[in-house]
Amino acid sequence: MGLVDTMNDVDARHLTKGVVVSASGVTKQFDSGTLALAGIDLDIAEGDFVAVVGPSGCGKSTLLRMAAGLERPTEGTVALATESVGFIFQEPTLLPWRSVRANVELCAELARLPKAQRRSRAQSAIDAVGLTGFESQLPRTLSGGMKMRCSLARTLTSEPEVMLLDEPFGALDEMTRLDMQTELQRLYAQRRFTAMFITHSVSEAVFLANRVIVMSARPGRITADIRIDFPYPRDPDLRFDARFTEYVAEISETLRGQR
Ligand SMILES: Nc1ncnc2c1ncn2[C@@H]1O[C@H](COP(=O)(O)OP(=O)(O)OP(=O)(O)O)[C@@H](O)[C@H]1O
Repeated sequence: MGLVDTMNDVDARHLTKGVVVSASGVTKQFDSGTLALAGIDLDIAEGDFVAVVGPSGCGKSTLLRMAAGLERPTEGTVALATESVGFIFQEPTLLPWRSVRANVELCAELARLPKAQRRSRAQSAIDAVGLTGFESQLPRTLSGGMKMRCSLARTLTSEPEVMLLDEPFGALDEMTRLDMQTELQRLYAQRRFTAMFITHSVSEAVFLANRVIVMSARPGRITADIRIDFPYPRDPDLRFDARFTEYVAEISETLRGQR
């Protein structure tokens, strides 16, 4: 976390009011020579749910990792207006010897919250993700979807203002994935954190986000920025709505032109 703080707190003062994540003139070239990103300008406003889609290898994860402070841009700046950031990656990364409750309490424990507060925050996060009744179980006894719920609950206990999510549902089967999308947008509707969500799935992006960013093939540039005009909370049946299908078609069409 220290790295995130030192990298971002200097730049944060220059952020436009209401902007929580800001990438400005960002280029990333790795030491290997790979030019991953070129000329990225992206402002994410407070409370926005932004999904980023693009061809494989176009630099989506790199952009998110820069927002997380895990990579530095070669040129330009990436700034966050807050230190209250939660991360969710594709792997749930639970500690196998800890129960669901003990895993969920981990962030609060590291933040040295008093035990009673830890308990109550963990329980409310466990309830929020639908894991009530599974508190004492070990990760190996959970399904893939339940493990991801547990990981989500662990992040929610720190009540982050910004959530950075890198393909969190990519390893789940289709039905579980749809359930998790419904769950995540319900949590978003309740808590209104700011989200940056990387995905390969256009329909997942449209279902979750109020703004979808489309990137070109490497070096990644932003080629489209589309508002998704559906209120939250969103009903799972929204996926059968004609306008939903139109958004998916429009974005898929834009993506096809990028390869
Ligand atoms: N640490 C690194 N060192 C060298 N090259 C890297 C490094 N990390 C990523 N890359 C390269 O940068 C490019 C962008 O990678 P990145 O993982 O950001 O893409 P992505 O759009 O998230 O891909 P995918 O959709 O397949 O997950 C790729 O060509 C990748 O090989």
